[in-house]
Amino acid sequence: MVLVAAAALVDADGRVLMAQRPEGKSMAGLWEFPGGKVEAGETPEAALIRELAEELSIDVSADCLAPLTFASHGYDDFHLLMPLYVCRKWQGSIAPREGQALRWVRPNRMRELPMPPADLPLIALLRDLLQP
Ligand SMILES: Nc1nc2c([nH]c(=O)n2[C@H]2C[C@H](O)[C@@H](COP(=O)(O)OP(=O)(O)OP(=O)(O)O)O2)c(=O)[nH]1
Repeated sequence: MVLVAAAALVDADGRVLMAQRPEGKSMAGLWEFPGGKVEAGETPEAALIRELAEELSIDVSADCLAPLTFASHGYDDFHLLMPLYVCRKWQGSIAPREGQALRWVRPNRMRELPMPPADLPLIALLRDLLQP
């Protein structure tokens, strides 16, 4: 079981930040929610705050992470459990630190992007939240 914490960063227009997995990683080229694996002894929130700083150069406070839903998906070699938090407030400007491409996407356009299979059930929930 692999625990990954991920964030839907939402801008003032209700768009969500998606990041493209770089070459050389598993599932390269697919568009995912920023985040990463929770390390031993870490809370999901602390892991997410650390990953958002490492990947995007922003500071997020735990108060600004609202739990929305989770993904649970069986890949061939591991089972992914991934809580997804919504975050509308951060400090600093978003800058990709790991060479990943970034895009702001409306939930109703997310199906046009190739995403990891675990993420597909999350799209409808984001649409319900952001596009009433
Ligand atoms: N951050 C993130 N990871 C996701 C999403 N959907 C999904 O299946 N994953 C998977 C991809 C990876 O196997 C794992 C996250 O691992 P990671 O980003 O911390 O580390 P990594 O790319 O080096 O992982 P890996 O290549 O070693 O599998 O979760 C998502 O929306 N966001």
